[in-house]
Amino acid sequence: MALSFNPRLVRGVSRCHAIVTAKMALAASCRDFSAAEKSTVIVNLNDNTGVATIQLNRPPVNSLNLQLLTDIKIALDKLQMKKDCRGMILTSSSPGIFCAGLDFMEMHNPQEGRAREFWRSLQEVWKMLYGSRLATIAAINGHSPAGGCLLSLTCDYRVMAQGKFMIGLNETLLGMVAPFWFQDTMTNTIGHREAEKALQLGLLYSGENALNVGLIDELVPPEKVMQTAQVQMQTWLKIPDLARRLTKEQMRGPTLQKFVQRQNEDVDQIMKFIMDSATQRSLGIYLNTLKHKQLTSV
Ligand SMILES: CCCCCCCC/C=C\C/C=C/C(=O)SCCNC(=O)CCNC(=O)[C@H](O)C(C)(C)COP(=O)(O)OP(=O)(O)OC[C@H]1O[C@@H](n2cnc3c(N)ncnc32)[C@H](O)[C@@H]1OP(=O)(O)O
Repeated sequence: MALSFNPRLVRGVSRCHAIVTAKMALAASCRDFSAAEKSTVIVNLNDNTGVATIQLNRPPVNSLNLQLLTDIKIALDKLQMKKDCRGMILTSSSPGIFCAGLDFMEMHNPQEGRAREFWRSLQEVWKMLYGSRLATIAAINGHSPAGGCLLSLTCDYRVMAQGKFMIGLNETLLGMVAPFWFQDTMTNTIGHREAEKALQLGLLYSGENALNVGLIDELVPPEKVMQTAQVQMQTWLKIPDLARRLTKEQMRGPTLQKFVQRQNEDVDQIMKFIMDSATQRSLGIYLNTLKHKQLTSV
């Protein structure tokens, strides 16, 4: 079968797979918790406030490859083990792009072993973030399609930058079906009716429309995104941790339990889907539309 390759994407492979060296500029009261010297995330913990920041740091678009997922998981593990860490703000080191979703290079003609590992890592990161004991806020400082939107939806609160940025689960536009746990996370946030439309049509929302449907909680000028997230975090941290955490567990528990029961089945289904030639054909077509910039928001 002839596959349609996007030359710009193919050119981007070496860059996408290159390990990005994080540059750490630490304030006096902040400690570096990055996963390793060469990491695709920058992690700081402020000892005074107990609030950590995880910055996705995989230019140009923070697409989620195996390494980025692994680094997020290691960072979260470390932070959650720190008793004095109570909150986490998830953002991007590249203003204009929060996260472009799953890395196409992990999906396009993958090796099955690597693809399984990749999908299990994504599942693990989702499970950790969705069930995190920390108060979590997404500071969405740019585009946030598909897997990027999913990451932000795992947080307790979302602040997004004003501008021409898009957010949503656009999987159907790629000829893909958002897995049930993507769908559940979306439905839990915006309700069943809106999620039905959003998911079937693969809607990418403008900031204003995302605010209207409740996909985000605040829309602010780009330079105010972090500050707004930090102020909002104080509200969440005024609540006694145990009460807030148990409430979160009760609210999210059923979704997490359903996920755990079907986690292995989900991997098998995804593998069947991604190794199928029709899927790869649709993906190739989508990669070409990406090249010609045909994505638009509602
Ligand atoms: C292996 C197991 C996995 C199987 C999965 C099975 C299916 C499961 C079903 C659904 C889950 C899927 C979830 C997803 O997240 S799929 C990814 C969806 N993402 C998108 O549709 C976003 C695509 N990107 C864009 O729309 C734009 O790039 C942008 C709006 C984010 C940013 O625009 P702009 O600033 O103009 O930048 P460019 O478009 O010029 O991009 C720069 C550079 O980056 C490359 N790139 C963009 N997105 C990705 C990506 N997701 N993965 C890899 N590379 C990406 C782009 O091609 C450019 O490269 P360059 O030309 O070489 O510079």
